[in-house]
Amino acid sequence: MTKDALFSRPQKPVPPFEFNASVVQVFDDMISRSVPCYRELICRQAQLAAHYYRSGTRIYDLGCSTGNLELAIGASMKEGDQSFTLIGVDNSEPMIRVCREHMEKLPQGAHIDLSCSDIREVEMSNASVVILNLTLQFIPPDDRRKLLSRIHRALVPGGILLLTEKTVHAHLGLSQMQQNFYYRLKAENGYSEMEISQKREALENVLIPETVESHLERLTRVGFKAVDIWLKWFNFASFIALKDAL
Ligand SMILES: C[S@@+](CC[C@H](N)C(=O)[O-])C[C@H]1O[C@@H](n2cnc3c(N)ncnc32)[C@H](O)[C@@H]1O
Ligand SMILES: O=C(O)C(=O)C[C@]1(C(=O)O)C=C[C@@H](O)C=C1
Repeated sequence: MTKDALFSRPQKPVPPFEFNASVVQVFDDMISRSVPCYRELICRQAQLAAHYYRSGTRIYDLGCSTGNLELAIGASMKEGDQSFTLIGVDNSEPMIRVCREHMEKLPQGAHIDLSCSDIREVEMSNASVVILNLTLQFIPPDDRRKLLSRIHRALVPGGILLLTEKTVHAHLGLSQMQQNFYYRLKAENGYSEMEISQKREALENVLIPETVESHLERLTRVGFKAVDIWLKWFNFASFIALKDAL
């Protein structure tokens, strides 16, 4: 795994963050050192996907990156000896290229289709599981509701959306505390003050977090009948939303 040092040298100006070939090359190190509980997120969301998957339906992983969830879902399904159909979507061509390489490791019976497309345009239907793991935050806020409505429509009754996002708190003091603890985590994971500061600048207006309340309100508004926060760490939250709670 190539170590992420993309922001270790001064950049004037710091260019807007994008999932280009340089990021893809260090992505697995970057995300495991930058997202709290990342391995737990991958492991449990894969187990949740296996739990809610219905034979003859599809799983969509929107913003699949290098395929960490695909591999974990493959392993979770293997326990249940289920063959399954999963569609991984990402609009970064270098990401999809690496993801395709990683799919070689999947157990037999896994039917994985990868699509290099914008998740706002991809056709979805007959889904029992849709996953947005740290992806919606990169979609322009004005486009989020329409995307979530399409996801809700594509789900079969009893289907689920798994949504994980970086968040902000409505109370300024709490938001600043959460951010301070987040940057403490990054420092504990070996990032320098310069790397933390330059990454923050690069992500400005690229990663647009919302409050937990905004996510809950929008999930209900687009039709999800039952929503739970199954994991929360300061300024990161993971939701499970049920269509037609059974
Ligand atoms: C933080 S990464 C997601 C992490 C990944 N889900 C995982 O579990 O490791 C965000 C991903 O979303 C992709 N992405 C961002 N905007 C997108 C869009 N409009 N359409 C498709 N993919 C998008 C990026 O290329 C990137 O791979
Ligand atoms: O907010 C930050 O500083 C981050 O690094 C977060 C984040 C993310 O949540 O997606 C941003 C980009 C990378 O994908 C890895 C982590």
